[in-house]
Amino acid sequence: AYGQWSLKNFEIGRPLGRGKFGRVYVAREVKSKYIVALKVLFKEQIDKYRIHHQLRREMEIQSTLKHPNVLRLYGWFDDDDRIFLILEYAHGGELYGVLRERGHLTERESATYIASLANALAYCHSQDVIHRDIKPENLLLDHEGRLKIADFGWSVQSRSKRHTMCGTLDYLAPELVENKAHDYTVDNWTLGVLCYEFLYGAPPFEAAMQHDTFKRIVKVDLSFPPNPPVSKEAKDLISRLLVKDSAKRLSLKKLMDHPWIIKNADPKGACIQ
Ligand SMILES: CC[C@@H](NC(=O)c1cc2[nH]nc(NC(=O)c3ccc(N4CCN(C)CC4)cc3)c2s1)c1ccccc1
Repeated sequence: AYGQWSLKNFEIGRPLGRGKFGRVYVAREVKSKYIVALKVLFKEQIDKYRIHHQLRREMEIQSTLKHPNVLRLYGWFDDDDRIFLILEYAHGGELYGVLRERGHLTERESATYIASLANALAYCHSQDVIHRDIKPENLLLDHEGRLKIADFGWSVQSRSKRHTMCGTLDYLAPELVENKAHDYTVDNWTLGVLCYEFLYGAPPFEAAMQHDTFKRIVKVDLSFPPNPPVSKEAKDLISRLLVKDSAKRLSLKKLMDHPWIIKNADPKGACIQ
């Protein structure tokens, strides 16, 4: 039947990344020659970690979301011991890699990525999807340098040493680390964390020990180092997002009208790398 995919429809290429629950390969659909990313998840891992419901929810969300800055899930199939997700291929690789390579991004690049993320999150929120686990590991670039949220909520240990498990606290809003009720404004907080990291090369509440990161987040212990020099408009935007009271965080709509975004974000969402 149409849309019934199987492994024989694909030629598998090099591995792109791997995680606790599986790995992802570049692949080509034989008939159309279309390049995709094929994510392979092992059923016995899914059983062992009891994540069937999470996987189903993520797949439902991912296949309904259609936005230029959200990586597409085209379909899926399975065999006896594996589940295969057919994903959009992002040719430019991981924003995380670019950030580590460059140390920090320019104000124009940072504003362009933050505007793209705000657009994607506003779209996700309009589809009642909140709390996308956005961190640099989950942000990819397409062939034109446009940002794509590649996000199944799995923690991945990939080739380049990433934020280890303990580092993952960095992006969580206070109400999440304090295990309080949270709503979609946790994503607004995370945008503030990412904006800071794009401009300074490290997240704002980073600390050697996880407990210290926890304390810095709940205290909103935010400071701006003298180097690299960052415009006061950028600091103003970050300060309006990293606000403890979630009701007082800058809305995504207001973010798009912030002077720093208006002045620096490339409306095409692409980026001169
Ligand atoms: C976000 C983590 C998640 N990843 C995905 O779902 C992923 C989905 C998806 N689509 N396209 C990708 N592209 C790449 O990963 C990629 C990486 C490096 C590349 N380059 C290297 C540098 N060179 C200069 C340019 C080419 C190009 C593409 C990935 S990763 C995951 C989750 C679980 C297990 C594995 C991976």
